[in-house]
Amino acid sequence: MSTEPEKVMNKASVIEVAGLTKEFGRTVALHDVALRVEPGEIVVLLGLSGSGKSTLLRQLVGLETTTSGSVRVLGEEVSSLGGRRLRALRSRIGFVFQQFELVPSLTVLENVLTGALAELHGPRLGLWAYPKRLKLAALGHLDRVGLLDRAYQRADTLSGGQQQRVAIARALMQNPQILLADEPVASLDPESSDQVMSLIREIAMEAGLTVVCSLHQVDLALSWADRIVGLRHGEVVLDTSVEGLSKAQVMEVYGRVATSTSELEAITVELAESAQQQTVVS
Ligand SMILES: Nc1ncnc2c1ncn2[C@@H]1O[C@H](COP(=O)(O)OP(=O)(O)OP(=O)(O)O)[C@@H](O)[C@H]1O
Repeated sequence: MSTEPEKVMNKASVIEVAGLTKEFGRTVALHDVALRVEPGEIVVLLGLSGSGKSTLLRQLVGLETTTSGSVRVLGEEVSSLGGRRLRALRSRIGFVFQQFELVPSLTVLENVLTGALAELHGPRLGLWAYPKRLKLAALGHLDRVGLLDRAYQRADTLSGGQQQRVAIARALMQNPQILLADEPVASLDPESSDQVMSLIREIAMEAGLTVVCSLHQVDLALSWADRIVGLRHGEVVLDTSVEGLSKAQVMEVYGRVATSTSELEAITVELAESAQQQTVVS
């Protein structure tokens, strides 16, 4: 082994959450959550629908107020930030969503360029309105995600997997230190899901990005993450490296204990189907 883990340990945590509780009226979405994420870690959040994954991700970028507790990201206490300082923090964090959130009528290149709007302090209309250096950077990111040849096509003419790759290129325009992804492959078929997740992992490793990503697919999480954090009813019930972690142990996050391989497979299929239904509904 190299000295890499030692180097990581010496740096400050990128994300430090302590005693975080978030209530929506009577619903306790997160309860006393603690989480530390070190630079360059790739963490997957797993848990049933409603377990608090999206709420936790949203808290990391101050999209919702906290009820109590502390959320420190890149050394900043998120709840104490407002206006310009919150925007500055968010500009260092890329966010990828389940539904891609592209502007369908714009070209792929323009969609990627919108990732630089924070730097430009305002909206731009048309490609000509962006500086050449940003256009070159956007084309470079499109090349990285394998879509350079689609740069001048409308975004809505691409497949789901391609659109998510555009969304990743858009996030890269921010030169982020952290990438948050909220079920980035929930709308994709298994092959595209594998491609998108592999791409995120490769890019994260190249750029030393820290990644926190919610997923519904246990197999994908086990093959893709460094570490899995399991949430149940808003509480962290598992937080461990994937090394040596079995699928049966992960299933306990879902309150399911499998006593045989066939039972494990049946539970996996059931969870995948229930996640799929949630996706169709949402
Ligand atoms: N804006 C809101 N107003 C009221 N309740 C909310 C709000 N956002 C989330 N909740 C509730 O908080 C709980 C956690 O929701 P959250 O979306 O974080 O779960 P999740 O694990 O991301 O679910 P999914 O996998 O379906 O996306 C749920 O009970 C949900 O109904």
